[in-house]
Amino acid sequence: MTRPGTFQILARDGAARRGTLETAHGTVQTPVFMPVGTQASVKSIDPRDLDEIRAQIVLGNTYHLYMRPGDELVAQMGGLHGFAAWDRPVLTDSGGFQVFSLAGLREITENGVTFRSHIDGSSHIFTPEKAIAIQQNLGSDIMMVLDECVAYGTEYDYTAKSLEMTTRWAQRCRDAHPEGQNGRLVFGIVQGGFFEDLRTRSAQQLMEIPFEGFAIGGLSVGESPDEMRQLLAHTAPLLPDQKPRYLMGVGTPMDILDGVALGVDMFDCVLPTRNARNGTLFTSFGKINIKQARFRDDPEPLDPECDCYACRTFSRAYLRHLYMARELLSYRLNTLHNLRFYLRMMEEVRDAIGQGTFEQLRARYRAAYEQSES
Ligand SMILES: CCNc1nc2cc3[nH]c(NC)nc3cc2c(=O)[nH]1
Ligand SMILES: [Zn+2]
Repeated sequence: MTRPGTFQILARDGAARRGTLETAHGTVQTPVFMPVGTQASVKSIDPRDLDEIRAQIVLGNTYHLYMRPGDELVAQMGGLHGFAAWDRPVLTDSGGFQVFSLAGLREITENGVTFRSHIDGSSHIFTPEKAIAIQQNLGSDIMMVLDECVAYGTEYDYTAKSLEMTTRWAQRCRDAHPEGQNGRLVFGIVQGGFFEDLRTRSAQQLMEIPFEGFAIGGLSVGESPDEMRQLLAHTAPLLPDQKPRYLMGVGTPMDILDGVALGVDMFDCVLPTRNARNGTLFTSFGKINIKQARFRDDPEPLDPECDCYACRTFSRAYLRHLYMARELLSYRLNTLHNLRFYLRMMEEVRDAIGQGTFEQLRARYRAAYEQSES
């Protein structure tokens, strides 16, 4: 087996790269989209479904699993792989972002972030060392450092101080899990808010530390699509060409294609799974909502170009009925479809980069998605 952490670039098309990332649980073809499985499950679908839609790697949330059922229990049950019967790669976040967005009463000190559980109000602290120890217990293949994701609009001085602390925390995370230890990888996270000079400073400091990959954090936090793209265009090229680049929490189909065009290799987003549960479905002809009356007696498959179980087996009329009746099967079929849409798009992306036709692919999706971006 090729050493975990090895990242090979197989083809380029402009700044877009097609590659492979080796992990302790197998090879990941990039660019890749990672379905989010917050509480050790990708909501409403099981590992067989994930196999069928050809998911390569899933994301777990450290904060949630630490809170419930507890990382020690997950470790006892064989880590996420044994517990959730998923035998392919897992990436876990460090809990930082969730603490800032979910937990109450938190305080940030040099040592780490203290907070109260959103479940029972008990108080906890995530230090960089603790964040890594939890991810080790979860059996994560790719661990994320503990960082501070500053809120959109945070002013310059605070952002500058925060990124320095994030760098110190990143070093402590690497020290807690040295390079190559049991085949698991650690990624740094670039911060610096929406200030290009601070992004440069954060990237330069983090690249001094031997991470196997680098994430761009602090985006998709309420900024406009243009602000995100501008910041991304500045930051992505700063990162090491020979290491994977991961854009956290992104995004819509167009955000992902624009990220690939700027040299990003890895993406995660709750959009396909969350939208599935409110009836918003991604198709090759744009976004639709299945509850619309026009689908009431529509015998056609949701998306004729989609190869998923829902599109092969049922009509739009049936999918609409399930949704209107709040049948649990609606969640499952809509989720299968939306994730398959994202994963199939990434398969097309990888092929297009290999053939030098990525820009044509991006234009095709833009034609279907520009106007439906409501
Ligand atoms: C690993 C935890 N750290 C960490 N997670 C994140 C998750 C995000 N999710 C989104 N939009 C949905 N932006 C994010 C930024 C960060 C970020 O800057 N840091
Ligand atoms: Zn489908």
